[in-house]
Amino acid sequence: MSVLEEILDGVRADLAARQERIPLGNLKELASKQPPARDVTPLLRSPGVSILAEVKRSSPSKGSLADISDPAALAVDYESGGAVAISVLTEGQRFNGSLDDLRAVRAAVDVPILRKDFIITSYQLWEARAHGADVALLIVAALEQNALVSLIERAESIGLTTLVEAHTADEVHRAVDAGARIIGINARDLNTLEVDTSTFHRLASLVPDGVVRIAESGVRGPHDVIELGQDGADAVLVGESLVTGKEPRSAVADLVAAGAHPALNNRSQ
Ligand SMILES: O=P(O)(O)OC[C@@H](O)[C@@H](O)c1c[nH]c2ccccc12
Repeated sequence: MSVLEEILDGVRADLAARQERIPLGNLKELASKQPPARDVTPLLRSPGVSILAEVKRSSPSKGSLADISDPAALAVDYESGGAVAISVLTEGQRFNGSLDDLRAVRAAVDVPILRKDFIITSYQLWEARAHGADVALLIVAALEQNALVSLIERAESIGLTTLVEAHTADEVHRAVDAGARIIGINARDLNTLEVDTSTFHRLASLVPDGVVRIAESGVRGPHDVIELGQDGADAVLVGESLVTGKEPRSAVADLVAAGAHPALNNRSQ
């Protein structure tokens, strides 16, 4: 069984337990009490390379990365460092995240928040909105094409923006065919967990103009941000190097400064 399939087994088990406990109607009710979702798209389209910073405790490849006892405080640091949005991993078994983390971060920051999880049903989209997320991740490799299309439509009807993640040329084509407006190219293969930093360079040109391109995973510092920007990234999503590195606020600020580098100014937006 691939790592992705193993992760999805755990996700399904946790999801079934939550669905037993919390009826969909309760989530809809909670969602209706949230302020409207924030629109991340214009922020991602702004000049230069924007930084999405991730609250990430653990990963399946490395195990525990950081003991994040206060995810809200970390998110505030990210926001004050200039992150355009915050990604919160909510998967429990392999990433040690939770919807409580999402709720805590929502209460602490004003920027848009991405629910980073393995979303396979619309119930999870309602959970995302009920806990204050503005954006939901949809992973092409985890979904049949019909499911991908219907989850994009459902997310939009709930007011969520979707970030559709691809790792291969075929997955980029599927994302485009499904109508994705924001495509994340993940350098990590979720079947093997290996990171190939040439992935964005190879696949970015398959994303049509007008669709936002986000480079995900394996970004270690400012130099990578500039390189990915030169390859056409509108934004980068960074987790591990921020939670394991130096002080997060200034680490984000350094990435933000790189994203505003003059070498990236003549890129078409
Ligand atoms: O920690 P990194 O290498 O900076 O990567 C962040 C993010 O891209 C990664 O956490 C991620 C990308 N796609 C995912 C899908 C599910 C879980 C996690 C992810």
